[in-house]
Amino acid sequence: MIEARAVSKRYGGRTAVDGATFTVVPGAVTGFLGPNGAGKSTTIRMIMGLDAPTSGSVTVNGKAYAGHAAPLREVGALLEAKAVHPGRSAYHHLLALALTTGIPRRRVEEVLDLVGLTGVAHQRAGGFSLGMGQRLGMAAALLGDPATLILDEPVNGLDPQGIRWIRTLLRRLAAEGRTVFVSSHLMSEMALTADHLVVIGRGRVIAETSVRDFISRASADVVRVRTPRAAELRELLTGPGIDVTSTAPGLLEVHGVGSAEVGLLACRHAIPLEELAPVEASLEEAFMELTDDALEYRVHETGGHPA
Ligand SMILES: Nc1ncnc2c1ncn2[C@@H]1O[C@H](COP(=O)(O)OP(=O)(O)OP(=O)(O)O)[C@@H](O)[C@H]1O
Repeated sequence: MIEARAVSKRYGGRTAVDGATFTVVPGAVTGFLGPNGAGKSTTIRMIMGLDAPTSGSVTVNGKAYAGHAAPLREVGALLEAKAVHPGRSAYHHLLALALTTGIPRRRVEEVLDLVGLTGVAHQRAGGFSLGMGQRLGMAAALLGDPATLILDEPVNGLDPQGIRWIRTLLRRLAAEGRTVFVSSHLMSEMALTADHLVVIGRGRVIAETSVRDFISRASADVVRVRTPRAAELRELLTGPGIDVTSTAPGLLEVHGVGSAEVGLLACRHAIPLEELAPVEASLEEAFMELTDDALEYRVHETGGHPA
């Protein structure tokens, strides 16, 4: 469990995190979303005790990170590119970490197996691909068998197979009852991986919700209808607060009324429907809508320069 209570971080005159309050619960994957410069990395650094809050507090499993007698056993982290000595093997990299933190040697073999690196454990880590490097980073994060995992942009630069591997692993770790907190810019990835979301913009928490609610809140009342009698249905749907548009022959987008009402109306008039579906905003759209005001730089679609 991670608890941030009115936590702020100022660097000189610049506020990176501004009174953020949120809770990350065990047994679920919580996505940490926000535009560039929103304060995600700063928040993660404060959770990990790498940066001290200017005010407020953040705890992991009830204590500040540094207050734990064996922090590696409480929190495993995968922060940006891992510093691994290129000449050292995966095995020796993990062994060095284990020996300096009182973790038994056999755990090294366990985590190598867990991340699928047993076969290359004695090869130089310097020759590892990005995906193998991420696996090694995950192995290091899991070394202390921690109840809480924090991952900063874990799928950055990975190929689809690597992305899928991380997604499956995170879901499994959450199913084991661990707290999994993962930052990402890839909204579509979060839609497939996360159960909950903490959304941050300009250092403030602007949403703390389930992925489901986040999407449905941003979804307008829009229904897509396909029918060979589109003109007739369109006529019948005319009414206050209802707006019907058509992007293709036989296809209507109805704004302002639910799919059940559209279905009943069509049924009453014996109009056959080939498709009737509420249009859901994607997580991407929901995110853009919520964080629109929170973007530090707005890029002109035509010019491509920061506004
Ligand atoms: N050490 C620092 N000194 C001064 N300003 C900083 C420092 N670290 C971060 N900032 C500023 O604080 C703000 C938040 O940065 P942070 O890196 O936490 O955002 P982020 O959400 O992780 O962004 P990104 O997704 O681009 O990594 C930014 O405006 C950044 O320039």
